[in-house]
Amino acid sequence: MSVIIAKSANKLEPALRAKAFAFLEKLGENDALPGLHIEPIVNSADSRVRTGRVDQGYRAVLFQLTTPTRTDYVLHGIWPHDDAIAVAKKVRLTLNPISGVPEIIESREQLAPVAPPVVAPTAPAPSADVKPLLLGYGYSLADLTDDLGLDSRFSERVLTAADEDSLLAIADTAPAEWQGLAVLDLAAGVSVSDIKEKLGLAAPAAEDTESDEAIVESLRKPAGQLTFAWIESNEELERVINEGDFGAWRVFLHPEQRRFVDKDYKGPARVTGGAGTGKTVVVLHRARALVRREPTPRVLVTTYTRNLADMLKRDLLRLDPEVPLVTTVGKSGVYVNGIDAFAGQVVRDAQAAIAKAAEEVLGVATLEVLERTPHAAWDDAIGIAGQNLPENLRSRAFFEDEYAAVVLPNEITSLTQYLRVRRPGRGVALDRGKRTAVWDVVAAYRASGRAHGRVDFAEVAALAAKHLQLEAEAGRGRTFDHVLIDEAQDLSPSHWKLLRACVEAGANDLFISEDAHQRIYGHRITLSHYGINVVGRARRLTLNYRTTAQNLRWAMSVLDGADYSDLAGEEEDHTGYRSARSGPPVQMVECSSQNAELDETAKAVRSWLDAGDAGETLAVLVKDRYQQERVVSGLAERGVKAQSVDKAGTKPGMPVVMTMHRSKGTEFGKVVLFGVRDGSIPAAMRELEYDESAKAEGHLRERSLLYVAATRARDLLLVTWSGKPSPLVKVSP
Ligand SMILES: Nc1ncnc2c1ncn2[C@@H]1O[C@H](COP(=O)(O)OP(=O)(O)OP(=O)(O)O)[C@@H](O)[C@H]1O
Repeated sequence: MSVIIAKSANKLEPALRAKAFAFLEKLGENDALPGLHIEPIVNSADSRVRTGRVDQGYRAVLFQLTTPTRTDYVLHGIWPHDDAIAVAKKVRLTLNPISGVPEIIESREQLAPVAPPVVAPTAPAPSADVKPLLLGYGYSLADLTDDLGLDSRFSERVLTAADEDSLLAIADTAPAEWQGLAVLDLAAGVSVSDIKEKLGLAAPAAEDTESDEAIVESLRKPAGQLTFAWIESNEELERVINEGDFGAWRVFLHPEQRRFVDKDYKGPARVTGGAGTGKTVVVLHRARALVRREPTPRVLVTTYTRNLADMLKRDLLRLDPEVPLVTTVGKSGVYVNGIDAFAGQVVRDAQAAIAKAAEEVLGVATLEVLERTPHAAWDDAIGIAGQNLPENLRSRAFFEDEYAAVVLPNEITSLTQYLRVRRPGRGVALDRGKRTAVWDVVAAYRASGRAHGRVDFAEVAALAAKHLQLEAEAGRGRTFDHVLIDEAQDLSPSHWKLLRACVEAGANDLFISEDAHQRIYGHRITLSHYGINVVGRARRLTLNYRTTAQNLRWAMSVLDGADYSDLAGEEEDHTGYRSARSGPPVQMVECSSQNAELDETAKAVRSWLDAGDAGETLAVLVKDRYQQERVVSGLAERGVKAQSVDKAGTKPGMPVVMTMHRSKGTEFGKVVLFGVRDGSIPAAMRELEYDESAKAEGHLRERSLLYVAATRARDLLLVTWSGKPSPLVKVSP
């Protein structure tokens, strides 16, 4: 006997949760157990309806599904006794005859009369010659009802919506979640056939639609699992009940997300999508699904920073506390680590064998690979050996980039090699003379590294990649069976070489999650240059689960007019993303001075705290560490105690102040973007002046940074600045 929980049932009062759990646990064992009182209702619209006794005052409303071999129950919800009886009389669990989606709907007679058209308060009244949105796109009622299977009264209302905001409000009243999502897709210009494909809609075999078997089957399909969760264990049941909507990502996946979870790919596969579309959720579900295969495989889950990796680890355990986590590279189970920490681990584990890799990558068979070179070492090397460099190349940023993008991935250890190497994608052209001058500095940098017994992070990644490649060539196998990468847009060439080397090329080898618009560290690179070919195995997620439509629109306007390309080298456009949630407009607050900006920020944060928001759900995001400290102390002076979050995680209790970089991968209820002024974002970036294309890329990263920061807000976004606003934001709509 299985219990299936409808999404509508996961919003239980905290006081009721323990009782609900006890009731459902028993029901899962045996529906005849005394005390459960599973009973049919006289004159109910659906003969499958049952009520069950949760406690003296509360009843569960369930649907009993009987197939030849078993009986299963769908929980619709729990209500006080009389309400539960009223609900039980009118609800029906049916299979939509056109879309094949299981739905719980109220029987026709009980439905409210057609509501008047909802028009957003800010929207201008539609003039007589402006057609409502979907009519304007050429859709008719029949397209919605007969082709997609949407409820007819709902469709009538949908066709009255004048603009996106009113459509969003109507979609929110959809009789079933999939219907609301389909309407949002229509409004975003997705065709009916594409919507069917995205949501996995397909008409059931005609004679079948009323049978319990057909409903059970539909509940197992991706479109069914969007709002119905098959509970596999009591632990899972407890989590679903206790976390309500917060835990929704763990059980109710969009069909577009679900298709990534269990699918077998012939080679590297990729999920792309804007901020908040659930890419990380997909990575976590897929990692869990892979590690549950027999025998337990070795799975690597990695991302750009250690902080992000810590969050992945935490959420993987939230998804499933039974997931076998390991801390040793190459052991069965899931190893979660930041990419540089992983590289460091490989290098440490290699012990004496690293000398061979070092000889090939650095030209010296050194074993001194455990200490890290400080960034300033490039400045020293330029000072010592850069006398022949043209002025524009006397730049640490140039050398860091050239070293990571050209020298290390090509395993260049001599001037002769460097004079010959191709440098595709590097903007700054170098003739023979310049290359020689550059190599003098690289050689000095390496000599200094050897003298101090240090290597830098880029070198560690290159060493680890080479070591694993040599091990594989020597027949000693690979360290992982499956590799999953989150925030992949930020990784460097050596990182990709490392990832390619740690898993055998083949089925389900690499799974890559990326959003080119969120590249805030790395450079544009093309995966195929590193032996990773994802052609035909990439798909985009488009529904934003995190942010309101208002915040999302604002965040996307930051990207307007900029060109991005993804890891497959394809142009990434930011159209077509949508949110199913509506909220207040983004607040733009111009201030006369930084003190006034601090006043406004303190005022806003205090009002949110006074309104009952938990401190840790509020964040002030700033450009740099200096400003971070300034804001923390400025808020404290104004009586608002905030926590400054850097390397360590966020603690419950106080509002958070962190840099926009650090905010990557996080989310908050309400967010202040502080100091969004001209000169700060985008920063002046003098260090990138060595080349126009480097500067353009740096500019793009600044845009992405603002986009990342803006998309951290679930419900409310407030943007402040003093002086001139950042040129990246539109101040008036
Ligand atoms: N199917 C789902 N049901 C409910 N909530 C979901 C679902 N998928 C994702 N979410 C929620 O949406 C938010 C964003 O998800 P996630 O972090 O996976 O997105 P992302 O695409 O990785 O975002 P970013 O690129 O900004 O880091 C999270 O709060 C997550 O719990």
